[in-house]
Amino acid sequence: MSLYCGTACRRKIFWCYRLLSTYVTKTRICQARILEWVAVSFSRGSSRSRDQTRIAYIAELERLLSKFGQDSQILEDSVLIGCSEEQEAWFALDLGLNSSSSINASLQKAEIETALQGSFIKLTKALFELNVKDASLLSTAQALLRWHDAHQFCSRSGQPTKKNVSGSKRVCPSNNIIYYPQVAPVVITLVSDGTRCLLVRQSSFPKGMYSALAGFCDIGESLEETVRREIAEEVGLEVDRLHYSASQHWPFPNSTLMIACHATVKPGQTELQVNLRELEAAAWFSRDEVATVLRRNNPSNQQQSGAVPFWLPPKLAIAHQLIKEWVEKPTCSPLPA
Ligand SMILES: NC(=O)c1ccc[n+]([C@@H]2O[C@H](COP(=O)([O-])OP(=O)(O)OC[C@H]3O[C@@H](n4cnc5c(N)ncnc54)[C@H](O)[C@@H]3O)[C@@H](O)[C@H]2O)c1
Ligand SMILES: [Mg+2]
Repeated sequence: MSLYCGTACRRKIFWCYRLLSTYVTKTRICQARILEWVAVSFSRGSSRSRDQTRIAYIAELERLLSKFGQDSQILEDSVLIGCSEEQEAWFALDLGLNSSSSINASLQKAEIETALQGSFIKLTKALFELNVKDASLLSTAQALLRWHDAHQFCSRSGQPTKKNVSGSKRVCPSNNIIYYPQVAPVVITLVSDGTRCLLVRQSSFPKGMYSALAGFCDIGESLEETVRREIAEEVGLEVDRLHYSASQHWPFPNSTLMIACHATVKPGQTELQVNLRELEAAAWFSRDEVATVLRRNNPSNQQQSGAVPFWLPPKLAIAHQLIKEWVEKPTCSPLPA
């Protein structure tokens, strides 16, 4: 295949099920709740423990595709998402299993699941069950494949655009305009008044989950300005001090770069004016309350015990890291905003 000629890099390709669906397969060897993921390239002599969630790496994708009557030409749609420690490039491919109009419409999900002895699960679920490295690969795959899917045509000429080999850009052959994948910056801020932190709920969140306050950067804004505006807009507070914590790529709703910060408001200026068009609820929580929830942050446990009225985003989410940081290092020295 000319696309990959001479690169010897297409050793591991993992299959990505289209868009909002699934990227990971679950083996039937395991009980319903135990998560063991098909990892074809690791299956022999793998030292990985069996209770880990894994991406399905398919070493022999071409053979599998031909078994399902597919032309290996579809491999040209794959995109480069990373590299192993052994310098093998990893590509992701959208199998388009849900799309009747797709060129891959003849690929049957059930047949593939049987061949892989697993089942596809939702990406939103998979992301929180994978290890950090695999979750990051999936997140990249989801965002990049989705971007390619949405940028099939040139917005100037209306002509079809063409993906380059790695998938790092698309070009319009009629006018040579180059399109690069986009990332939208989002600030996520944990606001504190010195002793309590502010947690909020959007109606779209899973039931009972509270998180830090987030918002997209507007054109022309600095991060600091976005933090101040979002906090003022959503809960009516004025930021006194602000400092950066960390960042994370996040594939929902599209490709965002989450920039996490801690902000403090002046004691005595903590009255909330919750913007109910953006938030369902917002409230101050003590360090003890938050620490308790962090310790047993599993919604089903909480429902059973009935002891804890809310839960927090899972470990992989940067919101979780931000909240944990606040609980553990309450006195880290903030910089003026
Ligand atoms: N990883 C995490 O821990 C974590 C936690 C909370 C939120 N988030 C993410 O942060 C994102 C932003 O938070 P929010 O919803 O409160 O933002 P927000 O407060 O800016 O409100 C969202 C609204 O902003 C508008 N908007 C402006 N620019 C946009 C763009 N580029 N893309 C989409 N919508 C845009 C839309 O009308 C949208 O409905 C969410 O999509 C969510 O996925 C991640
Ligand atoms: Mg918001």
